[in-house]
Amino acid sequence: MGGGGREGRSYRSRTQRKHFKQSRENVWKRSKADPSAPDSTDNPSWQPFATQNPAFDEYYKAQGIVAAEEWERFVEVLRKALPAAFRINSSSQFCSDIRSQLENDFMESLQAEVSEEGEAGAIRPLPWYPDNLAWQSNFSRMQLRKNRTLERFHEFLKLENEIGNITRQEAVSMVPPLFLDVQPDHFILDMCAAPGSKTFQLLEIIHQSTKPGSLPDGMVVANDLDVQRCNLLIHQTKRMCTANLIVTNHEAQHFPGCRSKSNASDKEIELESNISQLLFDRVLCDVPCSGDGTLRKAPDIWRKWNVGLGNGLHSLQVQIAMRGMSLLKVGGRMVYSTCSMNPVENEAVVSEILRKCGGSVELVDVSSEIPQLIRRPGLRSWKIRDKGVWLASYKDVPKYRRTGIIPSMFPSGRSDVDPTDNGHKQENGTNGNSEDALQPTEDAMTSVDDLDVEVSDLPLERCMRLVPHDQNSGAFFIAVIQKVSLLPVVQEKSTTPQRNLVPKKDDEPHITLSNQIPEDKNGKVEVADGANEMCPEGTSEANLIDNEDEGAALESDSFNACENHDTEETEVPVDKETGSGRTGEKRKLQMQGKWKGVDPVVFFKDETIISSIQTFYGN
Ligand SMILES: C[S@@+](CC[C@H](N)C(=O)[O-])C[C@H]1O[C@@H](n2cnc3c(N)ncnc32)[C@H](O)[C@@H]1O
Repeated sequence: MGGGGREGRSYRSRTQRKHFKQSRENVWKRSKADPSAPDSTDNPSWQPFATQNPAFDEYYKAQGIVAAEEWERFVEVLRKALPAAFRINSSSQFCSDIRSQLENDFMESLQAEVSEEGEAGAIRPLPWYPDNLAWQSNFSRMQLRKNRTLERFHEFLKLENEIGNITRQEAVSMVPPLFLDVQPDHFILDMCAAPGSKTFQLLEIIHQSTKPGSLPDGMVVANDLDVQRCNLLIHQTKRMCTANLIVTNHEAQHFPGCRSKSNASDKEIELESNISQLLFDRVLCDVPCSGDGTLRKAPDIWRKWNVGLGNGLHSLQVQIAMRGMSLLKVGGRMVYSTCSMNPVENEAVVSEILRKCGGSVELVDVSSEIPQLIRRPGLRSWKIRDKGVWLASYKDVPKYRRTGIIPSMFPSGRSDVDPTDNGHKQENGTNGNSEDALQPTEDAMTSVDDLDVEVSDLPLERCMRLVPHDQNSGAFFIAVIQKVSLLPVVQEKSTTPQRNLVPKKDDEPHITLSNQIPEDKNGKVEVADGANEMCPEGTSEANLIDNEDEGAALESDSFNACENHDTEETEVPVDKETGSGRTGEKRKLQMQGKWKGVDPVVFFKDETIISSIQTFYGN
């Protein structure tokens, strides 16, 4: 047939391979000077991404997240485009058909068409994911989009993704839900859930063994602060056709206590007759982070990365994780995860949770779980960098920086400062706001090798860090924490907005979530300045959603309030009907902008609809 015969086919394959190889090299890094690069002529302002950042190198070399002899290999892989990965929906009725199409059709056909001699499979199942349900290709998302040889495979991915049979998701992002040990009857809180790839994974697990026509006993509450990202979350999860999901839009650190009118079960603490407080069997705490683990997917992070990103998020991460712990049932498991490699966002946060919770939580040793997954143990030692200075412990922090750099960032978590201490020697007697105060003195410019770094006495090696060159992936950090008893009780001083509270009768024992939150002696959870700067300058757009590819595409891991740069913001009066705001205040309405086509969240007003929902779910 056309072009037929063995010779014709092999010629075509060779040509395709050559074309493919060239475009493989081109898509990621094109030189402006290269006249053959299509974009350089079409768009003279086009610049290739810079894939290096001296501050990044200096910081991570000093932290020792990989051994010195591995450094070159580590950054070499970090500079390469991330191979596309996806998961088959384990609860889909077409799950086995899709898996066999991959195993029996695409594995061979793609190998023959585009792989170089001896090159590892064009697509292959991820060895650590159960039942061959997660796959990784040798192609980046860009290659999948642009390369005609891959068209049939790309169309397959797009279609199956759209109808919910597969989910396109970065491989390492699939890991945290696996360590949650979810059972179909579990109540799960996904605290920072958008755009929802892990929520979808959790829903799959609770639906997996449900018979057609029946609903699982479990439920997922998926929360996110950003309303636009909540829209994406809804768009993503509606592919699942589930009734066992509630999407909420709160600050996770202030996630309200949920009360239900039901017979209290072991999932709940009975408050009054018929009113119980819902606690969760599992909590996923995939917090906003600086996102440098997604560098391969979002190379613009190279340019934007700076040490302030991680330092500025530490406090918020602690607060979110602590709220998660307080909402977790005794005996329950919480996974804390980030797509950042930075110890201040990772080990330091986990350490602070362990310290604040005393003996009521345990860092679980999961080294024997998912043995095929290559991981590195968590660090027990790290240092903080601030304003160009390395700091080994809190006592080294100049007074003018003590609101931004806090004790919990250091391995010991101790403050150890003399209360009469007026500040560190490099303060130069100036006040912290002057420019001079920001210049480190020679004395303060201690070389990182001379630092007397603290070593944590917590078993932080039980945390895990996934690094790119171990299994050709992005980077991720994961810690599994078990709640073994109620958290230390402190004087009740609510840090949580209490809504729809049942009136407390004075003579009855009254348990609120807030009285389980360990607080400092002033009854406050510590907040470092900058923690609420949700979008520290240069925070990544790592999570730019690949709309072009997947409609309202769905794979994004790092926090990115900066995405809102692309959306229009209009000031509108508060909506009195929904009560979202106080009279006289103005509130910013995030317009759809580039999210056009993604279903907006709509508030029901029609009583008939509301009562039919109430009838379905019960009160
Ligand atoms: C790392 S992303 C979550 C990725 C998500 N778990 C997934 O797998 O698709 C972090 C999310 O946290 C949200 N976020 C940021 N600050 C938050 C807060 N204070 N409370 C709740 N969510 C927050 C961001 O909008 C972002 O969607």
